[in-house]
Amino acid sequence: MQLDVRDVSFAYGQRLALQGVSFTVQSGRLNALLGPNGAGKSTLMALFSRLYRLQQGDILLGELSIRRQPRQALRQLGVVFQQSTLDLDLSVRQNLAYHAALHGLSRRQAAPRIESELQRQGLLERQHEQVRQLNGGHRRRVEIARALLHEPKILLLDEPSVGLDQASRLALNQHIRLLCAERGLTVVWTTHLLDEIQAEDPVVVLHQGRILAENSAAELVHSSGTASLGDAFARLTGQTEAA
Ligand SMILES: Nc1ncnc2c1ncn2[C@@H]1O[C@H](COP(=O)(O)OP(=O)(O)OP(=O)(O)O)[C@@H](O)[C@H]1O
Repeated sequence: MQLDVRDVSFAYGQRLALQGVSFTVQSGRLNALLGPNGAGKSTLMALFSRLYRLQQGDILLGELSIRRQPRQALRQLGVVFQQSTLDLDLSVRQNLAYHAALHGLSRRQAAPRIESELQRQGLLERQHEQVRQLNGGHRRRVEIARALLHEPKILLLDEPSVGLDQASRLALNQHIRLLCAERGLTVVWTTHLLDEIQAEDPVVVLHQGRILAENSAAELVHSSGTASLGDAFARLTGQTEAA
C-alpha cells in the first residue's frame, strides 16, 4: 500500500517543525526517511500514527485520508516507536496477547496470529520467556511482531536500530527487507545511519522540516555527482555526518 504525504506543515507553538512536506512512500519496499537530529522525523511519525493532529495538509494510506477516515487509515498502520513500550516483566507471548486484546481481537483470533508472527520473527521457542531476558535485537523483534498482529499494510519504524550492536542492526535490517519481499509490506524506516540504506532503496531526505530530495539512494549519489550516499547527504544538508 502506498503512503502519500501532501503539503504537511506542523508547528509546536511558534516553532515550525515541518514546512510544506510532500513525498510518496513506495508500496512493498523499505523506504528510508533520512535526516539529521531535529529534521522532523519523529514529528512526521507522530502525525502518521495520529499521536498529533494534522494542522495542515493530509496523509493518505492508499485511498484513505488520515484527516477524513482516521480510523480506517490507522488500521492499515503498524508502528514501532523509538522508545520501547514492551512490559519487561511479562513474557513475550503475554506482551503480544495484551496488544491483540487492545485491538479487539478475541483469544481465538489472536492465538494463530501470535504463533505465526513469533514463528516469522524466530521467537516461537522463546515465547514464554520474560522480555527482560531478551537482548536488544530480540526485543525489537517482539515489538515488530506486535506491530504486525493486526495485519497492517504499512509498518513505521522510528530509528529501529538505535541501541543495537552492529550484528543485530544488520540482522534487523535484513529481516525487515524479507518482510517487504515476502508479504509486500510497505516500510518507512527512519534513520540517520547511512549504512542501513541500499542503492535501490527509495530515500526521502528531510532537513530542518523540509524535503531536500526524494529518489533512490543510487540516484541521489549520481545526481549530486558524489561518490557515496554520505557525500550526497553532506552536500544536500551542508553537514559532514548524518548524525
Ligand atoms: N514537544 C516539542 N516541543 C517543541 N519543539 C519540539 C518538540 N518536539 C520536537 N520539537 C522541535 O521540532 C523539530 C523537529 O524535531 P523532531 O524530534 O521531529 O526531529 P527528528 O528528526 O525526529 O530528530 P531526532 O532524530 O533528534 O529525534 C526540532 O527543531 C525540535 O526541537
